[in-house]
Formats: sequence, C-alpha cells, structure tokens
Amino acid sequence: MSQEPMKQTEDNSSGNRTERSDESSSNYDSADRSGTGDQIRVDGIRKTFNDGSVVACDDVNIGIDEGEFIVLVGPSGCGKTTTLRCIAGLEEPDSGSITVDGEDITGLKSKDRNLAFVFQSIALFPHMSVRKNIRFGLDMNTDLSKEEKRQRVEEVADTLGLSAMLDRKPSALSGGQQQRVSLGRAMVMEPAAFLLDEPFSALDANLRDKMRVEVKKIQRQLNTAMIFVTHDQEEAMTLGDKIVVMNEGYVQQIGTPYEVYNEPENRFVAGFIGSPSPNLIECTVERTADGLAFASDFYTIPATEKQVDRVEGYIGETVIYGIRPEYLNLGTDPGEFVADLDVVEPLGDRDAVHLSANGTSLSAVTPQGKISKERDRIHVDIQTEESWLFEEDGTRIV
Ligand SMILES: Nc1ncnc2c1ncn2[C@@H]1O[C@H](COP(=O)(O)OP(=O)(O)OP(=O)(O)O)[C@@H](O)[C@H]1O
Repeated sequence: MSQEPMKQTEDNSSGNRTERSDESSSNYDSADRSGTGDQIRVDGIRKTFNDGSVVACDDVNIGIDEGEFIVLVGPSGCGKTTTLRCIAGLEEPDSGSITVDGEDITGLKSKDRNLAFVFQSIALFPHMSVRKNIRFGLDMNTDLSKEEKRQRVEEVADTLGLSAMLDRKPSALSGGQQQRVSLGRAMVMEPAAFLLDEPFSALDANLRDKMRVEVKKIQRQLNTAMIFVTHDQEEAMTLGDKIVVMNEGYVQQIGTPYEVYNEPENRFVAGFIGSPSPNLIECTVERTADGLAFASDFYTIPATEKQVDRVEGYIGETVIYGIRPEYLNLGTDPGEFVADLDVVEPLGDRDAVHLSANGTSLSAVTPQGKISKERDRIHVDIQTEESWLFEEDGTRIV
C-alpha cells in the first residue's frame, strides 16, 4: 500500500489522532501525561542509524501500566525492535526519555535497568543444566545466598512446569521447553518488566499457539508488565491488553485489540489489522437525489447519516471507503450489486470469499459452506453502518 507514513500526535490509548509526518512538529504535550500512573513511559524516542540517514523510529510515545501486556506490531523494518532495544538500554536513543516507576533510566546501562530482555533466538548455554541456565543471571548479577537462589529457581521452574527437567541439558528439551527456560532466566531476576522480541518466531505454528497461551497465563500470574514485539497482527491481537501499531518508524495507533480492529485511526491500521484484510475502495463523493453517496467503479454506496455530516466538504473528491469482509452480506436477493465469485477459501468455521466487481477485488467472510464454489455470480449488500472513510492520504474522516 503506498502511503505516507503518519505519526502519532496525541497519546491516548483509546484513540490517537494522527497526522502526516511531513508536518514539522508534534503537538504531543508531555504535561498532558503527568500523573497517568504509567509504570513505564517512553517519551518522544527517536533513533537514527548511519549518521542520521536511517530513521529507525521517531516520536514514539507509549505509556505502560503496571501488569500490562503491550504488543508492538508492524511490518518488517517499522522500528519495533529498535524501540524495544532503546527501552532495554541496548541502543541509545538520539532523543527522548524512558522512565520506570518515575525514575529516568535513559542514561543507565542495560544491566542496571531491572528489565529482562528475552531474545528471538533462545541462546541457552548448552553445557549447563536447566537449573544453572535459569540461575545464571542471579549468579552474575546478585549476591543472594545459595538458598535464596535455589528457592527462586525452583519457584520459577514450578510456574513454568520445568521442575522435573531442572537437571537436564537444553539439548534434552523440546523447542517449547527451551523457550520456557529462556523465559525462566528472565523471570528469576524479578524484573520491573519483560521485553520480548519475537520470542516464538523459531517455533512451529502449533507450539507457537501453545506458548502464546502460556506466556499470557504466566504474565497474568506474575502481574509484571510485558512489552512484546511481533510482526504478526494475529499474535498481537491475541496477546495484547494494548497494541501499538507502528509503520515506517512512527506509531500509528495505540489501543486495545478491539479499538484498533473496530476503529482504525488511519488507512494503514485498517489494512494491517485483520485477516482477510478489509476492503478499501476508492470512491468519489457525490450528491445524489437522496443525499450524499460514494461512487465506486461498481456501485454507488449511500452515505450513512453519520457520514453525511462529515463529508459535505469532500464533494467531488476521492475518498477511501473501508469495510471489513464480515460486513459484506452475500447471496441476498436482489442485492445492492452483483459480483463475480473468484475463490472460496475455507478458514475453518468460516470461509473467505474473494470476489470481483467490475475489476475491483473484494473479500467477504461467510459461515462455513454458505457460498458454493460452483456459483459464478453473487448478489452483495454492504452493511454501511460498519464502514469507515479515509482521505486519500489515509487520514480517517469518520
Ligand atoms: N544497527 C543498525 N544499523 C543500521 N540500520 C539499522 C540498524 N538497526 C536497525 N536498522 C534499520 O532501522 C529500521 C528499523 O529496524 P528495526 O529492526 O527496528 O525494525 P523491525 O520493525 O523490528 O523489523 P523486523 O520485524 O524485520 O525485525 C530498518 O530500516 C533497519 O534496517
């Protein structure tokens, strides 16, 4: 999707406004955020590489409550890992600050931050037992007594279901068990927060699903904040209490999974979250005998009451009409328009139905088996109340 990156301008987890990045300054006001009670605050982080020619992330503002599960999600290269590494102290930001429990930790070394980083690759010590692997950070960074360390390791092993495996070497564990040991190494340090960078990317799909549930359960149990990076929007939706959607270095929206799914603040978020992707249809705003409508290549979609008020000023202009696949009703007779049936793709309990209407590709989702693959033309209705409208540059209108 060709689109200018947009930057977040107002941190409000239920709805951030966005503006185009070519506008020079952000109206973000850190004073607005004082007293938010966030345990961790990322304020205005910018990080560039190669003498400033690569902007990895910019103007990143995130507040994380105690015990909150935050997921940074976005396409490859959008700046998620760099943001996480700045929080961890593995990269030094060009500007901005990071605060934990009210203390500015921006200048602290990684080891002094009391944050535990769990990497993409598992990286256990192969010659050490599970027990020693888990205890490693305590041996290196604390002067706890032997008994205190034993107790902590055993508690963590118990939480992770590793008690029976403490004397095994990592090679005698499955991939999922190894990943749990690496989580155990972080947990034993009792950090203020866990930072996880695509920790399940090396696991097969089934195990990844299981680990997601486990990590979420463990996080609930510990009630410790977690900042989790993934490029997988489905993983973000299942794990996050709050999701931070990033693109081209900028935060696009921060919200709960339902907020980013139901009320995307710009065209990028609309297109990135949800599978199959929503229909984003180019239309011209027109005045009709009945009011206002959006003329596409295949159908003139009437504006809803809510939309009429907002699009008066757009008559004659191009807008993007967004509608999720589940809000196209198929097989209604007579239907608002007719489309060609291209492919029916079984998803399990539902089918994704791919259509074309006068050259425009559309997707719908129907209950399993509702639409026969044998049909070639199909009537379609749009549940217009569920639609979004964007300006051509991607800014949400209504
Ligand atoms: N050490 C570095 N030197 C130069 N450029 C870098 C460096 N680290 C990251 N970048 C660049 O910064 C941008 C953001 O990278 P980053 O790794 O943060 O993205 P990401 O969203 O985590 O991507 P992925 O999902 O592929 O890991 C990319 O263009 C990347 O090439």
